[in-house]
Amino acid sequence: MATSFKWELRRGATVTGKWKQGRYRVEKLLGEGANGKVYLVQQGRTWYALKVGADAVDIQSEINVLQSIAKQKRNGLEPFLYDVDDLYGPDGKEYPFYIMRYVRGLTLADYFKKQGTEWFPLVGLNLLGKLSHLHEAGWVFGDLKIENVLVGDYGHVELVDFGGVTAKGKSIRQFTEIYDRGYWNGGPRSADERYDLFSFAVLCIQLHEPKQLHQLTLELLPQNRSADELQQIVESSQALKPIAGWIRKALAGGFMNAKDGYEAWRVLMHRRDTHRPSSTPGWLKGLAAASAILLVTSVYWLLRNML
Ligand SMILES: Nc1ncnc2c1ncn2[C@@H]1O[C@H](COP(=O)(O)OP(=O)(O)OP(=O)(O)O)[C@@H](O)[C@H]1O
Repeated sequence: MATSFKWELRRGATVTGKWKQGRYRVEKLLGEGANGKVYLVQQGRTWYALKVGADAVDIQSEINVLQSIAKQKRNGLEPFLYDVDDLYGPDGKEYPFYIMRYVRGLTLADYFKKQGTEWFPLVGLNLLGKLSHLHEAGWVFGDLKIENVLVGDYGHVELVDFGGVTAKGKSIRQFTEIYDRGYWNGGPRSADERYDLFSFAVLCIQLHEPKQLHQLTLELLPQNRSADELQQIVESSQALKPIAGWIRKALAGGFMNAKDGYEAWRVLMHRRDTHRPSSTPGWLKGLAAASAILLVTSVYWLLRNML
């Protein structure tokens, strides 16, 4: 997806905020989307991510969400937003930018390519945990998709791109068609927790059966799109078999929120761990290890947050 400005910030260039004079040294481009470009930058010895956008309204609404989240103390969400300002682009025009925590990690698809899909149960669980913090704080993520989930060491998960985050009860602000409940005639395009769980279910399908999902979007007329069509892919997939019931429930809006989905996923992990079938799909092989890693990761993050 292309951003509406063509220029790049060069490696080694210094960005100086127009109003607050914050100075950041550009290291490299991290990613690009419809709303802007994200760069890895350095201030002193700390790395940050800088997002610069062409559209002040889009960037400002992301900043508003991040600021509201930051004000809600003790919501389990780590601080994310550090600075907000304008910069002068190489074309001499002003562009809004903000500085956020740099998330060291790979997108979901790259992570599984590198580390193997046996990490899928743990990463899925951690992602549901992240969504659950957001839901408890009164927000729905909205634009959940593979590109917006970064995975770090030990399957630690971070959500990036808060452009779709919407207060519960409002209309979803930004979404991507194949993950959208409305696109599949599965319910309204409004911000309730079930919306994110629907997208999570599609994300599972997209990770394991991307070709089939793409084919479905080409074949079906808009009025024929349905959760049942998605479920058929799941039923015919060996890799998705162990979570077919979970996905069915998520697509049908059967989980109250991500916490509910998290608990069901955890039980599923445990059950699969103790009653593993003989023809084990690839990602199930890591379940025993995943349970142990989950424990180690929890202790690690607990200690990290305490220090
Ligand atoms: N805090 C961060 N740390 C590390 N990488 C990041 C961070 N934020 C974004 N990225 C990278 O930059 C990419 C683009 O960022 P982002 O999704 O925010 O842009 P966007 O213009 O809103 O995209 P979209 O078109 O999906 O809405 C992400 O997919 C991710 O790879």
